[in-house]
Amino acid sequence: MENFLAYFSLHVSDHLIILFTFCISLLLLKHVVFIYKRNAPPGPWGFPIIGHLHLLGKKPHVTFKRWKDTYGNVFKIRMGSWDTVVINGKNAVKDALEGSDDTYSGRPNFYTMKVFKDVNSNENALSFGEFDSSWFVHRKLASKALRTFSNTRNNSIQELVTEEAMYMIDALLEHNGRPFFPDSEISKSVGSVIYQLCYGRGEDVRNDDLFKAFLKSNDEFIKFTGAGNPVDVMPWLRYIMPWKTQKFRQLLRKTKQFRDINVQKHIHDFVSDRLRDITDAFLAEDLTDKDGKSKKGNISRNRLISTLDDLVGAGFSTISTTLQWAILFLASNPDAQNRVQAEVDAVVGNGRNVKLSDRCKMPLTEATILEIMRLSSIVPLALPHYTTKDTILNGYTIKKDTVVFVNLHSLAYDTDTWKDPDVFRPERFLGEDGYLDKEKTNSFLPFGLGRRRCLGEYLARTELLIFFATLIQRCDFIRPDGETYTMDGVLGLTYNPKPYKVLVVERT
Ligand code: HEM
Repeated sequence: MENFLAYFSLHVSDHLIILFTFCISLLLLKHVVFIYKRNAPPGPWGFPIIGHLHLLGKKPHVTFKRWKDTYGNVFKIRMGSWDTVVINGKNAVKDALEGSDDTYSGRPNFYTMKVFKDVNSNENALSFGEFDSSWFVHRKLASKALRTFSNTRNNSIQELVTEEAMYMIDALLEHNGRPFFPDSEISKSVGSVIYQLCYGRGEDVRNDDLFKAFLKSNDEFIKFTGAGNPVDVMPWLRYIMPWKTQKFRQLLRKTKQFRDINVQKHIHDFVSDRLRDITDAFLAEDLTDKDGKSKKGNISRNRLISTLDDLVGAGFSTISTTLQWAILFLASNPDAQNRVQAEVDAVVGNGRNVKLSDRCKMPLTEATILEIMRLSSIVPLALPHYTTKDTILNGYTIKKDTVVFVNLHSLAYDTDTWKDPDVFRPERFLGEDGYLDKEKTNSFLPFGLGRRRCLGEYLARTELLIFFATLIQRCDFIRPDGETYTMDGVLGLTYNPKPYKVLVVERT
């Protein structure tokens, strides 16, 4: 009897194992057939609920570049609750973003965007807002206002950036040969440029309480938002970590209050034929018809005014971070620093300020800025895109409503294009004739591509040229004895260098 029972229990467990294996195989098969049917891109195995979040690490762009070697340029993952596709490499990125049908022009409706909308009287934001017909009007008006105040026709942008570069240099030299991390000196000048473009030129902006509050709230925002809010990818977390959204809401309200004070001042002394800044340009837009109905594609004044936050948010930390990297690369590469200084000395000398018209005579200076942008790759995954319809990319079907990460870092570090992508070598951007090699400059896309490409590219290139060339015209950047540098950064809102110390010495 005992033997029989032993035999039977073995028999039962065998059956259970067989049944279990059968069920798992069925599930796997179903999964494989499902993927096959959908012709979805390949991708690594993930967990339920969190998907692949636990595998991304602190630098998802680097992880994605590694996964590209296994799964190809287009692969799929799951970011918590969101189906996601990652696109790597120049060809796949261009195929996706250069198309004229706006398949990839959406932005995911992440939870923090809902909070943003809530705080802004239910209005859509420019950078993260929904993609619809009114978005086109929004982008067009924002672009027009930015262009009006950052074009070079009346030289005012050149003067403004030069003035701020001089302030920056004075502040850097105040350290009197003691090593320091130059982040706050850079932030103050870069912040002052975008602040004055948005809210008006002032004799004494730096001592203005509103400007000081602006710098502080910006700093707080950048520190809090860091590399993102987990609630965006797992919205149910807001019930478990309510403070994550509460704090975000508080910061947005503070930014809005501060913006409202500035806008009210503008409304008070607005003169339509004397526009002083971007706020005035927005106020001047005639958005309603005589019945009070919205005339231009459902754009309200509130919505247009909220663009000020987009411009400040996007135009501040990007330029500051690039200049922090620039100083780090110059101090790490004294020979390259000498070469680019020699070019600026030859073209500009030290008797006058750098002008935008010098650009075409300073190819090595441009190449050095490009090399800094390539290596620092400060917005490595662009902003998240979102598919507006089903589509096919690299032979795979990508469904509507998929989050899309465009891995710009994979272009900047592509070994086929650059051979030695980790090496700092500005001359790689120059052709045999000594001028910029167009093919090389188009081989990485620091400002993105297509409909959602950076709105501030022109302003960014202008600021970077004048800040950078003025800095090297007036100063030497030296690595202090015993200081070791790492080119490894930290991903926050942008990809930032780790704090480092540098000696800044006035050139004689
Ligand atoms: C070195 C400087 C900068 C870099 C590397 C940079 C890069 C980028 C990138 C990669 C995107 C996302 C593109 C995409 O989603 O495909 C973006 C978007 C954007 N940038 Fe910039 N940016 C810089 C400076 C600026 C400046 C100075 C401004 C304006 C003052 C600005 C305004 C914007 C706006 C408004 C968007 C959102 C565009 C949209 O969604 O339609 N950026 N930028």
